[in-house]
Amino acid sequence: MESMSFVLFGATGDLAKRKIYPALYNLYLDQKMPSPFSIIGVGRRDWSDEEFQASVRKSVQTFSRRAEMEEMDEFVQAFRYCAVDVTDPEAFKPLQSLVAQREAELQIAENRMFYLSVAPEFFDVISSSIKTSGLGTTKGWKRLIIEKPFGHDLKSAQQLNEKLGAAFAEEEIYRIDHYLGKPMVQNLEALEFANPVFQALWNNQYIANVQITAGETVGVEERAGYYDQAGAIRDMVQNHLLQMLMMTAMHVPKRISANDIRAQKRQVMEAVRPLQKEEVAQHVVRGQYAAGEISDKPAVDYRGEPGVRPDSMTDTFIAARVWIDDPFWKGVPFYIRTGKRMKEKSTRIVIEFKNPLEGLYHHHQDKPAPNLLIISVHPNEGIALQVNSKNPSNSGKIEPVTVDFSAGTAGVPEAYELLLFDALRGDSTYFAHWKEVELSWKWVEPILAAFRENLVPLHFYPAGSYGPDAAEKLLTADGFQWWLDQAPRREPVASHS
Ligand SMILES: NC(=O)C1=CN([C@@H]2O[C@H](COP(=O)(O)OP(=O)(O)OC[C@H]3O[C@@H](n4cnc5c(N)ncnc54)[C@H](OP(=O)(O)O)[C@@H]3O)[C@@H](O)[C@H]2O)C=CC1
Ligand SMILES: O=C1O[C@H](COP(=O)(O)O)[C@@H](O)[C@H](O)[C@H]1O
Repeated sequence: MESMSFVLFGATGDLAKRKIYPALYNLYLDQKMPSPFSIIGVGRRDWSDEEFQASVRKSVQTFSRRAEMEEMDEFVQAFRYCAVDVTDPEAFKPLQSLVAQREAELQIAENRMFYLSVAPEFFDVISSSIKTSGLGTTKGWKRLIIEKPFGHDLKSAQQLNEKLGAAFAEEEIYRIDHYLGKPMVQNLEALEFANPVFQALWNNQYIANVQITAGETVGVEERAGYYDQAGAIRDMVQNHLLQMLMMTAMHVPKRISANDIRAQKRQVMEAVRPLQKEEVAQHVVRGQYAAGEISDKPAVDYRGEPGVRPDSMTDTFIAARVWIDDPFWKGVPFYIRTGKRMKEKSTRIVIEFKNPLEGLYHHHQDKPAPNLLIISVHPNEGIALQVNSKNPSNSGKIEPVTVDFSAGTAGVPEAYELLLFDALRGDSTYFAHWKEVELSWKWVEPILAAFRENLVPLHFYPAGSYGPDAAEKLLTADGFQWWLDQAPRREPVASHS
């Protein structure tokens, strides 16, 4: 890997501590970092290099998935700190000098990675000062990694993109959607394209419906200021759920390359049927958590959370029926669902297959259950296939059994590790392309309008439940049901780890 400088804006912040430094350290242990490399942390506070290095060390000790600390002294040597108020373009001069000085000291090529782990209102001032200060004028390459949220609606996303575009080309921008860094989401591509058996079935002839769920047990926590303005629709649906939908529904690319895979994802999003705001209520369920219980402990209602408006209409739960108008998916509903304060923390994709021979067993009491392919994304990672089989110890009754391929989580890299490694080597496959982001906002816009104008009822659901009943009805109206983690199952008939 080419040598480079890594300039981290927001180096004193929460995300840097919890995710970025542990990810860099784990990459370092795996010898996946460039050599030599220089990391320059940027924040407002007046830290020395030693204070910064001590903070990096502490973050890794606290949050790294691996306990080995022998290489820590060497690792932190690469870190330097520069106090910069990013709203002051003049303040970028010392930063520019420090980056150049470290490049000269370490004989690093002028390859520069800029990571914006700061609040979104700083994205455009930073990118513009990177340009005007000369930091972005290099003899090597430059790249920009940017955190979410990418805009608050279509217009603000477009405006932001235009501003970033003045300093960075699209292929230089790496928009993080951490769901794209989850190993099982990345695995969808292999599951669909490296398995002819699934590839043959991956269409409307065999698939009855697809269900994508990202349920959380946590509430709004300390983020009411942001969340009460965003809601689940902006926080989870516009980005993570639609990204999982694109990854699940994409068609075979010509090649496995960033351009081809992203082109396929874009095609899916282009084919997603737009909603008119008047019809949103037929396809989208909006919910908010009421008081309830999570793991036998009482949980307050959303409106009672610190910082939330007492009459807030913000959605903490969304379920939606999505149609993809292309020949492969015509007639197959994709159901997406996300919520806070739900019964279980579980992100999964369930593919329910059709059963054209169901009638064969009409004389049996035990009507066969549908075949399900269950892709568990988080916290369990694995693939399970539910099939029907006669149970010899139960008078030959036909019962669903699950063939379980659980990956286990030991040793599995974290999303940030995978994404940072890809960005370091210039692979943008699992970063959101601007077109995907823009198309997602376009699909979400009428939903935002319908919520604003109160055209969609707000259903309250008890904390610790699976969401409002209306979300069940969305599927029962089509003759389906949500498949829970506790789908009917007997003991696994095969497993590997
Ligand atoms: N935390 C998380 O889990 C997640 C965060 N994100 C996104 O990541 C980004 C960062 O979030 P997070 O780390 O939580 O935020 P924090 O509030 O914890 O940190 C903000 C950082 O920005 C710096 N900063 C603020 N103002 C300025 C300024 N004027 N000039 C220079 N630096 C400044 C702060 O420096 P100082 O403290 O020295 O003033 C600090 O390093 C946000 O876009 C957020 O939406 C996305 C997903 C998850
Ligand atoms: O981006 C976000 O994601 C988290 C959920 O992420 P996960 O990896 O734990 O599934 C969510 O809690 C947060 O509100 C949202 O901003």
